Amino acid sequence: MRIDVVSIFPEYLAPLELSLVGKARTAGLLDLRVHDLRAWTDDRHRTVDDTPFGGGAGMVMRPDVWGRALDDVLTPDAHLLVPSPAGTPFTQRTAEAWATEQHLVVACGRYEGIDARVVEHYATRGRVTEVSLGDYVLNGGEVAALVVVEAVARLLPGVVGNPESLVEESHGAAGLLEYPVYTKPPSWQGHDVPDVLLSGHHARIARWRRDEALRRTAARRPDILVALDAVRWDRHDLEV
Ligand SMILES: COc1cc(COC(=O)c2cn[nH]c2)cc(-c2cccnc2)c1
Repeated sequence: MRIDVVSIFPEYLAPLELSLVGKARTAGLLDLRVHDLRAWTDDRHRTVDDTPFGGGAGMVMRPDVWGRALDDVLTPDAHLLVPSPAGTPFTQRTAEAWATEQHLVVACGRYEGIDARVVEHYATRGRVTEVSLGDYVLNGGEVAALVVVEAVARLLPGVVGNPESLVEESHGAAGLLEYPVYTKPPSWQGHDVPDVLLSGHHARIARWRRDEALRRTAARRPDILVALDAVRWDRHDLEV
């Protein structure tokens, strides 16, 4: 998979060189390219923004600069992603879908955003998704790009050591939150590991873990439970 990220702060994406994503890159599983949007400016001040039509505070990123950059970076099968507070929510399901793509291009907006005609134009030529990482406003799309790249890259076959660990995690296949995890020592600061986990009784352990996942999901994310109509659970299982 190839991922291109275009930003006026390319150094923001440097952490992707490290650890997991770094490993995926050296293993040849991920071709990650970071670009400075200013490389496509046409003036000596390397201007990427201008005042908003209709007035209002702040500045808007110019369509012409983005157009030259995306014309160079996009390929016919690329999926253009624009992190934005106005985007559709990014979930584990989104990450799974995007992990099967050949080419992702992430356009990192700054200021008040990117001229709307950029999304409009490239939507006539390929897939474009304005994606939200959460209901808050960041100063730019770079932090969101880091999240999307990590969430997708870790799903690429061969990137995570033990693929099994991808199945049980939060928002995993069952869609529930992850159960609590423990390691040595068996007692710490007066807190003991639940006995069932020391029992070696795998069926009981599996049951306890599912109950804990259900309990946590009901307590913290009832919205997920409502959505998971496929989950067959009895209320008495959850003395919530
Ligand atoms: C592309 O247009 C954008 C992008 C971003 C950066 O992304 C996020 O903030 C984000 C992504 N998921 N959740 C939040 C921010 C603005 C923006 C800034 C100030 C006022 N209004 C809008 C605009």
